[in-house]
Amino acid sequence: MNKIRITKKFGFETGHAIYGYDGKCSNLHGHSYKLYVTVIGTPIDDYNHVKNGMVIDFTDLKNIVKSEIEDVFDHASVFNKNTPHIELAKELKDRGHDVILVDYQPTSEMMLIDFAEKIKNRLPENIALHSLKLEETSSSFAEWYASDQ
Ligand SMILES: Nc1nc2c(c(=O)[nH]1)N=C([C@H](O)[C@H](O)COP(=O)(O)OP(=O)(O)OP(=O)(O)O)CN2
Repeated sequence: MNKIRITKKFGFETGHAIYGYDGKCSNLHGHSYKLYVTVIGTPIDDYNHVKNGMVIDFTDLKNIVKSEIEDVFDHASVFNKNTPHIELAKELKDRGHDVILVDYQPTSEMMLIDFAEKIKNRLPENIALHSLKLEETSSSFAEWYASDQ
């Protein structure tokens, strides 16, 4: 069994504010997030299969991550609904802005935990989520590894 890792890179522009944080990131601001999604599996070995030689079609992986994360988070702002930021979020939403309410602090770490669950739920049975990397700025990133959990 030859296990192979497949990675696809995604990007989305998202606003967030870290409520209660003791620095500039408590302000509403945005990032050009880069998300690297790595799955692992065995390439299909069947000449009659249209996906022969693939662990997962890059296009299928793209469609999963786009619909679960990229399309949802792109040009939206994320707020922790358990903080007074819920008022700000409500105001923005009422004025037609795209707002995502989450029940965690929207740090890179917590967003990755959320993304890992969303992606795992959509992967075919024979393919596992291996790791995620989320770049918040050109010098800051967080990683999630299945082997660490
Ligand atoms: N562990 C974490 N620390 C911080 C997070 C985070 O998600 N996890 N987030 C922030 C802010 O959102 C901030 O935008 C990013 O911080 P930082 O890398 O310090 O950003 P800078 O642009 O100031 O970094 P440079 O060193 O100038 O590139 C804060 N901390």
